[in-house]
Amino acid sequence: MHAVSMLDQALTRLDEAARHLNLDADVLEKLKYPRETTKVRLMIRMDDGSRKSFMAWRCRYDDTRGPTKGGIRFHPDSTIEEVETLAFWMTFKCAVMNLPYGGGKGAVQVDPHTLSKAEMERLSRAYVQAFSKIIGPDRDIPAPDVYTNSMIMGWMADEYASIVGEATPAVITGKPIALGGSLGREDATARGGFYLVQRLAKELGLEAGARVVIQGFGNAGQHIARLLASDGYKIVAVSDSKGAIHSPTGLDIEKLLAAKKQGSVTSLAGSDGISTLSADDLISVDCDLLVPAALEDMIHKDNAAGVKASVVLELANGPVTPEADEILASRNIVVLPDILANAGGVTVSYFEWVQNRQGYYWPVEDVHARLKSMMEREGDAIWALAQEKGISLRSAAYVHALSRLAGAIEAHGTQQFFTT
Ligand SMILES: NC(=O)c1ccc[n+]([C@@H]2O[C@H](COP(=O)([O-])OP(=O)(O)OC[C@H]3O[C@@H](n4cnc5c(N)ncnc54)[C@H](O)[C@@H]3O)[C@@H](O)[C@H]2O)c1
Repeated sequence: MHAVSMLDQALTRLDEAARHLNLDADVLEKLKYPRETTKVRLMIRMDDGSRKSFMAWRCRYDDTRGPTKGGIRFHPDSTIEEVETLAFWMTFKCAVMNLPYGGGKGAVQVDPHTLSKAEMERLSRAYVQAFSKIIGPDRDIPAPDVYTNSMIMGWMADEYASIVGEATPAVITGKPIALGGSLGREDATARGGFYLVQRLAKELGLEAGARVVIQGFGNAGQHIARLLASDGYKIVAVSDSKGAIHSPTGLDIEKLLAAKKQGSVTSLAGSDGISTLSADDLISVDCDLLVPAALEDMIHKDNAAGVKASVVLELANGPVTPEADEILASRNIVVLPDILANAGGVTVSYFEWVQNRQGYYWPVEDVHARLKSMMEREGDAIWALAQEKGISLRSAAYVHALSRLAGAIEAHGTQQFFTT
């Protein structure tokens, strides 16, 4: 017997959404499979003179609504299946936000902590050399993801420019500002989630001083901690890959950021009444808002019953398994789903691409204002749809996206050939 694959799990959400829409069967057939996934073994020279190879992928899941868009992850556990699942989610996320994009994703199977900076640069450039025919500003547009950042996007944009012989900043987003990056991209994922929480706070029953637990303290986790703390929320526990810490009276954001810069938030344990926790204990810390901001499948059937929060803000992609979703729903815990909650990142990536193509750059206030209005517009629509149909916010987000995707697929010419 085969275990249910990650992509199959993701596809259950497509099936669930399809039940609420009267769709042409061709639409589901098109969205059930990735359009293309390319696999390459990257070979780079290491600092000691040896050569080492790494598995790498790029998936273009669906491009009906525009060029495919999605980050590149550097992680030792990356697999083709993870890449395809993440690309599926990107397809729906871009449709949720009504961005003119399809969904894509890439990864290199590598532990970036074991590479020097020069080796990382060679690996990043090798990725672009291998996939230069697949990516392109009107074809497939990468961005940062787990363990990749603006410096890496800068190297990649530079490599692409030298391959095609001209500066092409719109080929990649999340670049350094000096190379055509957008102001406001750095904290966009967290900021989008923050605007959503602010907009729905009343409906969600979140009040000033609400207690927050954050899992993962990288780009998404650090910025959401800062934004929520500055809005009066109390961060009571956080974790990173080294472990978790807890303080019922609240953690100091500046100290957390400084500790993470030195290596790990766990170094704060033992001072100011801060204790350490295991990863699973973090999930069940008493709080109002739980923010998974690390990796997928972190809230699963064996720990979902322990969640104490009344609201879960999914900044990570796929942090709650479908089984855990049911457990949370049965306990009336509201989940703000990833394809909406963390869509701020790809939305500001879209702004970056627009600015690159215009050659005209916006002040950060414009970026924030446009992001806020788009998060509120789609958040309101999904909230209303969930109320109207009596379904979860996740199902509503999928229905919302699927109706846009179906409209585009049909407009491309999915006619009922044999029935008319
Ligand atoms: N950065 C973005 O713009 C963006 C956009 C959309 C979605 N996301 C999603 O958000 C999540 C985090 O991405 P990021 O960009 O912040 O990555 P990042 O690499 O900056 O940070 C990841 C963090 O997770 C921590 N971590 C790893 N394994 C962990 C574990 N087992 N328990 C607790 N913490 C763990 C790491 O220590 C690190 O602090 C991912 O699911 C990513 O796909 C990110």
